[in-house]
Amino acid sequence: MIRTPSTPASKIARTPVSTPGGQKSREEKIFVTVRVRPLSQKEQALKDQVAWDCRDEHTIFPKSNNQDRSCAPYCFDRVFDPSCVTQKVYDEGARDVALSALTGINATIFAYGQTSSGKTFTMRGITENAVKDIFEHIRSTPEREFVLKFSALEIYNETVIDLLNRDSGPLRLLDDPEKGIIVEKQVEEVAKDSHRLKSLIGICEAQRQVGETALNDTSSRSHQIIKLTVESSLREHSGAVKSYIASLNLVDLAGSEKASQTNVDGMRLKEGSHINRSLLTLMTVIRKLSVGKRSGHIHIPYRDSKLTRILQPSLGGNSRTAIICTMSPALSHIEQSRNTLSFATSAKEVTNSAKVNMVVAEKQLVRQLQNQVARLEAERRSPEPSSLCLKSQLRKKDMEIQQMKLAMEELKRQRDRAQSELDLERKLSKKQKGVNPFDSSQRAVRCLSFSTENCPDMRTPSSLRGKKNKVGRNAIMRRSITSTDPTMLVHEIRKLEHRQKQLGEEANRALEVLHQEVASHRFGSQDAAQTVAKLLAEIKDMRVVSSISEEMEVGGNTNLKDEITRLNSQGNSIASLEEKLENVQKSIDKLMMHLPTNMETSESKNHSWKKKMLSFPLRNSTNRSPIIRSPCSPTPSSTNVTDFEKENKSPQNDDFVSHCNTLHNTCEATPPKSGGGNGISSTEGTPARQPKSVNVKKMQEMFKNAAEENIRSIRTYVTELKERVAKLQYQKQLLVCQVLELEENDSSACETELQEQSPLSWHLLFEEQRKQIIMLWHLCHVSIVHRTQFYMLFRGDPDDQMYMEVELRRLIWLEQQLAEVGNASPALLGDEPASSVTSSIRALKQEREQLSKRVTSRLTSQELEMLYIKWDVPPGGKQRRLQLVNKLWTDPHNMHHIQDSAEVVAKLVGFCESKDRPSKEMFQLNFVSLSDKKSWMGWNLISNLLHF
Ligand SMILES: Nc1ncnc2c1ncn2[C@@H]1O[C@H](COP(=O)(O)OP(=O)(O)OP(=O)(O)O)[C@@H](O)[C@H]1O
Repeated sequence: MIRTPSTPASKIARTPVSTPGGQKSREEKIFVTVRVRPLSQKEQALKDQVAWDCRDEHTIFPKSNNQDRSCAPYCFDRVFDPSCVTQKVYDEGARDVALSALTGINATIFAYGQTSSGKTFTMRGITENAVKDIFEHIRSTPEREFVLKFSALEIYNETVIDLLNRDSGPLRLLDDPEKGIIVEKQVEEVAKDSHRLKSLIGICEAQRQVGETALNDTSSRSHQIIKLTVESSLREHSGAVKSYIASLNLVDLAGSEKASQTNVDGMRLKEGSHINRSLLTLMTVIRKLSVGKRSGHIHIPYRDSKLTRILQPSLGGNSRTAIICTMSPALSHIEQSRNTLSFATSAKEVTNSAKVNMVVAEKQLVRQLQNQVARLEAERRSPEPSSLCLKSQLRKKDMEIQQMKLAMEELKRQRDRAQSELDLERKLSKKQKGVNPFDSSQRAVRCLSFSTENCPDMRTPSSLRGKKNKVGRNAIMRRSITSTDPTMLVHEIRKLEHRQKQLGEEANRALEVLHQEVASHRFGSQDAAQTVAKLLAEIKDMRVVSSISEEMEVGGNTNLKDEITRLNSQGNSIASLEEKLENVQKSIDKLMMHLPTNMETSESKNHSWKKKMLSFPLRNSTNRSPIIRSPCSPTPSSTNVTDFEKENKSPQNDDFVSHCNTLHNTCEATPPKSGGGNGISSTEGTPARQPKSVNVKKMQEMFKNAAEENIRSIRTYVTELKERVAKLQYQKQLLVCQVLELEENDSSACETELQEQSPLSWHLLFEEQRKQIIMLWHLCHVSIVHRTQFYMLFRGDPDDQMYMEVELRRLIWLEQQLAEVGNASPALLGDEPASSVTSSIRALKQEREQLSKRVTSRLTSQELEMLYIKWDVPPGGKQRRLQLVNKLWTDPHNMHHIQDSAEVVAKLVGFCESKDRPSKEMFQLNFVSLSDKKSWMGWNLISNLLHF
């Protein structure tokens, strides 16, 4: 095949153009680069020759020793010869495109090439560099707020699999009229920092299908698509739309392969044929797109493979795209390399039209209002007999529009207020972060050593309590005395109090809503009325308690004793608040029992239902939290929010409300006769009665459902509040313990007692603590990577005492929690990780599965065979790797077993050789913000501990 030289990069047009009637879009060609890797060891050993010459930065051509084939050069945007490092490939071939996502422009970077040509090698480096640049940009752009979301999938044998949630099975692709192709039920995680993002990428890499072929020991058997979604908005923004949202897709394709070269059969052969088929579709799509411009409208077969369906926006759509074509320089692969270059040549001709994607929440609202006005205008003009009624409806709608505008204003105000609160919070945490993390004073605040007498939840187990290991304790005290700064402690207390205040505010807002809910029931039966009265009294009572805790003034001094007294008294307030919440919940339960008897059909009740349907904002949990949690004055905003909500409710409710409106208007126009049956306007004729009574029944049913749902919402919210109060309580106890200990140490005159202990006694204590820790790890199903890391790091050094103590206490606490929570209902636990025995076991199982995938890449086949023999994994059995990993860390009584298990896990995870071997400091006990949805006590995620 003869290839014609292609247009050099400099001549490719990249001019922004304007899309008629829409946002500005930018038409540009796909940026195509070629990377030639060095000859591999295998190729060198086989004395393979270099068949390609990279003449300059844009041109590559076959060397003349290829008889009977064309030696015409190929030109691309950039050609990277074997000496180029990945950083250069990123800087010159991908960086510009990758960073577009930060300014609201979708971007895709993918690697294409034959198997073992270096796609994974290249994409790994590209991803790493892109992540680094993205976070650097976020850091240097403080005026914008960024949210980064991560998701990843692989297409294996034409099946789409979520790499963050393999258990969910094959995922479906859906066509969304607004968003285009979406992957149904794909998990998306928010990545707060680069560390988290890297660990997520690591998880996906471990999950991906990899297999061995003759050309590549770790050949990717699937196409992998990592998606980073970047949302950003101006912090001080209060007017027009200025939020961006865009995705960066990082695609590592599986490599095209010839069965004859890869020597595969069975499963690998099947994989190979799927890979080749989807790559063929990709080539066809690219080829057709490249000639599409010239030949007018032609069909592009995006739908012929999952890969091209998912990548559709990146191929000729709303995205900036860079393709890095990788190739081997070897003569033995020259045909495959020519195919790659042919693909690259076609790709160069494909034009995309990327545009800035803005978030249009407010725009949509305006459009909705416009539509509504247009609809009403149309209704007004239509020849309806009851034009009077329509006019009044129109007036009403006008009022609603006004109210919506007010609601919008209120929402803006709330957002600004929330923003400034957030800024304050950030400033505070920045101040804290400013302190060197390894500075001893800060470390001491974080590494707690408690006085157990004052911490009921953190008592030492009886076996330890008896000995009350004075030696270890003294050592810990010594550390606290020398390094703890009281002002830091008081600062921690202040932070907790701030959160408690927020909690009080939330409780108040929930109660306001509850109050409205109760008020709407005032026409109910006798029983219900009594319950309601009781409920109202309780609410009132509770509000007093909430406001007491809110009013507690935070003093400016740092007298720790005063702090303790104050904290203790506040603890009582929280307990009281909790008790009241309990009572309210009971009353709600009772009220719910009365509900069916409330369903009578008097006109006043119709009115009450309608009022209820319109006034209560907690219709479902999605709407509930933002409204309850927003810091607004409850009464006026609840009306506004309600009106706003009406625009967004389900069609079923729509019908109902508009029906109610009609009824209500009619009622207003003509007062009902006393005792008038169904309570509907007396102007209506008799024949109309039948359908109306049917409607009333329907309304009763709908009311009943809505009321039950509302009450359920409140109940869930009250339960959540209780949980949060409990957490806050616990955090305070920790602080009180620390403060007490500090006080105790301050007053202690026996410094001499804290002098050196004998090495022998420490050694005995260490051994004993270690055994306890190992047993508790086992009982609490703690991550085996965590166990290994801890076990390997803390080997009995005198400095380890503090860590041993903290680990032991954490585990004792965790064991108690698990015993208490057990397998409590998911409703109580929410979706927090590792908060029940079941979820801990599940997490551990997943971790073992992940580790088993690393067995072949981390161990040589000889090592592996030895391990199979040592760990009694029968030959020829199924899933031998998993069998092996499942045997590790299973016998807490046998210290040889523990040592051997730790060695194997360390090897699989790469602790031994990693230069980033974890430091002991990572085992600190941290305070976790209440706003953080994760369980504060949760172990580090396995992925955080893996070193990729
Ligand atoms: N530019 C490079 N410099 C040095 N080594 C490289 C380079 N590119 C690839 N390699 C090495 O070549 C081998 C194959 O690379 P890699 O696994 O990335 O290929 P691939 O194209 O992803 O293969 P497959 O399609 O089979 O997954 C690896 O051992 C990798 O380290």
